Amino acid sequence: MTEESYPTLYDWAGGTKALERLTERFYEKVVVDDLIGPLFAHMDPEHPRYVAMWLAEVFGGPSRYTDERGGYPHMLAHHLGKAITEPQRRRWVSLLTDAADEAGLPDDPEFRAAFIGYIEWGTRIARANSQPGATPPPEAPVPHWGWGVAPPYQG
Ligand code: HEM
Repeated sequence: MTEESYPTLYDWAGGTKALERLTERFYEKVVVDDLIGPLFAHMDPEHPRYVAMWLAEVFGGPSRYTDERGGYPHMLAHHLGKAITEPQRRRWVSLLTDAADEAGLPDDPEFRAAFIGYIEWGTRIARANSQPGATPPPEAPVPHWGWGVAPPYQG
């Protein structure tokens, strides 16, 4: 089987409904967190839904973040100047992992490896782009994440 014939990570995750469950649970945790809560003090109430749209697009679902929300440049703009620290990045990853469990995202090794691979990559880029004086590319495609070296097990 080739990568193209596997289900997308988006479908495997359970689609938009599952990703919205994930981000709702995640930001409930984020806003009361001592380390990263303050960064989100003025968060748009729709923020969880927007991040779910972004994740959907990255994981092979509909391109709604690009079509309706301004794509990569818009997402980048939200991180510029935030000076995210490594402990804050790590907390973001940790709370998202807890939220994935609580929202009932698939917990098979292959899905979670691909999911966390993107999250590790994306958060490191967000941290780098958020530093004072950072000059990230102003335009870039939304990444499309796949299964990598461990394809889905469909026994
Ligand atoms: C894979 C990693 C990440 C993804 C996919 C992501 C995604 C996004 C997206 C799509 C937005 C814009 C939402 C909109 O359209 O309004 C956003 C905003 C934001 N992100 Fe991230 N982000 C990531 C990592 C992080 C990290 C590590 C932090 C800090 C610890 C962070 C802090 C923020 C903040 C503070 C905003 C603005 C929220 C507001 O005031 O509305 N992000 N993020």
